[in-house]
Amino acid sequence: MSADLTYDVVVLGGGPVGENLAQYAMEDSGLTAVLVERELVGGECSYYACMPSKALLRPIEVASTAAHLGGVSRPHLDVTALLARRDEWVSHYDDASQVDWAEGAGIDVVRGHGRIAGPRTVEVARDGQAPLVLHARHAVVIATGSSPVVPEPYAAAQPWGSRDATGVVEVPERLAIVGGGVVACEAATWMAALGSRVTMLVRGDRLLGSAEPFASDAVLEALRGAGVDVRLGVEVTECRRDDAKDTGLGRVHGGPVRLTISGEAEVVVADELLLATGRRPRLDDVGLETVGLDADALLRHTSSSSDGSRGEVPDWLLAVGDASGEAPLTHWGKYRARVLGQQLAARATGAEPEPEPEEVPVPQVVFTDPQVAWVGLTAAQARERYGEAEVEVVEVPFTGAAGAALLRDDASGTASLVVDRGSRMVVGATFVGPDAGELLHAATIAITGRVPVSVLRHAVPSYPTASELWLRLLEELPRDLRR
Ligand SMILES: Cc1cc2nc3c(=O)[nH]c(=O)nc-3n(C[C@H](O)[C@H](O)[C@H](O)COP(=O)(O)OP(=O)(O)OC[C@H]3O[C@@H](n4cnc5c(N)ncnc54)[C@H](O)[C@@H]3O)c2cc1C
Ligand SMILES: NC(=O)c1ccc[n+]([C@@H]2O[C@H](COP(=O)([O-])OP(=O)(O)OC[C@H]3O[C@@H](n4cnc5c(N)ncnc54)[C@H](O)[C@@H]3O)[C@@H](O)[C@H]2O)c1
Repeated sequence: MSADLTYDVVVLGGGPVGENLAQYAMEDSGLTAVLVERELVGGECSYYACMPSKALLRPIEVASTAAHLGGVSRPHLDVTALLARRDEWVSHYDDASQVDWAEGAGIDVVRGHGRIAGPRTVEVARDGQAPLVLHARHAVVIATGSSPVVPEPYAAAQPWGSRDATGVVEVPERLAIVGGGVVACEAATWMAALGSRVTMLVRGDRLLGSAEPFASDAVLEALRGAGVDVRLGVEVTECRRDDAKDTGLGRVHGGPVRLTISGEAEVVVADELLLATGRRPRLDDVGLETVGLDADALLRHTSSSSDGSRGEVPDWLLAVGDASGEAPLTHWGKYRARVLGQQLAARATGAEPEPEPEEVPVPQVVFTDPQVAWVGLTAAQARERYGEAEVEVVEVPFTGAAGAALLRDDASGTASLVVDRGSRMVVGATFVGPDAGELLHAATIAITGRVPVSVLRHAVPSYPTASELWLRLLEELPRDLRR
């Protein structure tokens, strides 16, 4: 027999985005919310993605920095201790503390796979228990994250996905990576440092296709410098593996993998294959069909669709985070969850929703060595939007400020700003270099706050910090724009 419960808000998926949505919907509103989670509360980010990858990358970056700092000798990576650090950061795949947080915030947690079962209704399939039916007075929110894309011809080879790479237990001697995006570049960095001989097979003609080309070049040079064999413009036509089997998270999944490359006689042979070929919203088993929808219809009308129209999507149904098809980044999903949670609470209580800026830029940091950080428009995107003559692009070497050059003896990289002449405002920024990610938020504030260049000139960076790069960049702008 199934049980029934009623809440104001039912959230499918207890990742960082679902958690934030529930929290903001409840804050000061008196609304009730429940999180339905089929794996671990905290989601992909906490256990299989952001946290373990950055727990691995940080010591690697520190060791690499120390190896290039006069006065520090013989930095050494201890692989066993590094993997133990990762295990600590993923709480040994135990979500007790996240459940405590949710319950402390007044959010109920239900474990099981949730599916929409009709208007404002969710059915939760639970292990060894009768299904639970949840009714939503105000909203059902889909925050189910995303799934990795597994293209043919790889499926039968049981390749590693990003979960295996972040959860690595057995370090394969030879690792092939297919893909040239963020997961591929970050994983190549830590797997090479752990001791794998890494070959990257990249379909495109550069790494990190959404970044400025100079950032792609810097990461390519750094990976090659670290011994990674990066092959650009290659197409894998066949993938074969004997004895492919699921041996568990982060363990080698069978015998050697043989990859045939179009136009090349040599076959790439590796002990493991990591597929890093993108992710798609996880919408295939959430019961959209029970309310006359499919994934395409929902994605056409995500929370930030430009015209704000909801099409055939009913007003009680929302998608947020990776599941919404917006930028698949934790900070972006959490931002949208804060906005939507607050709007939902306002709608339910008759309060005025907080105003939202018309356009909010999406920041991204790639934790390679050097780091790559960007926000807003690239130079090419800005020229397309404003016209060639209306866009001013300035670049300075990362070592152009003493504080940046001091970070490590081999510091290199580039900082750039993209400025719209019409509004005299920064519309994009990219930083490539050591700790570049920490320079990004100033640019995010400048763009979001619509601070004119003439005002930015009066924001004084301390000496000697890497932030003085801002001074160098602004000095590079034509005089008429600075006044
Ligand atoms: C290797 C890797 C590294 C990354 N590093 C970063 C980074 O450094 N910074 C960054 O900003 N982003 C990073 N990302 C992206 C980031 O992980 C995602 O953007 C983020 O996890 C999205 O959060 P979410 O809550 O939308 O989804 P998720 O974190 O995927 O959470 C969704 C939850 O929903 C649950 N669920 C799914 N379907 C159902 C269902 N039907 N019923 C019940 N529960 C369900 C899942 O079990 C999961 O717990 C990384 C991604 C990868 C793959
Ligand atoms: N530091 C971070 O913020 C961080 C870290 C990791 C992941 N992420 C997020 O996770 C998302 C997923 O990362 P990702 O690297 O898997 O995706 P991605 O979209 O960044 O890169 C996918 C790569 O796979 C290639 N590709 C796609 N299909 C292919 C095919 N059939 N054959 C060969 N190559 C193919 C693409 O050309 C591209 O190089 C990203 O959008 C990113 O925002 C963020």
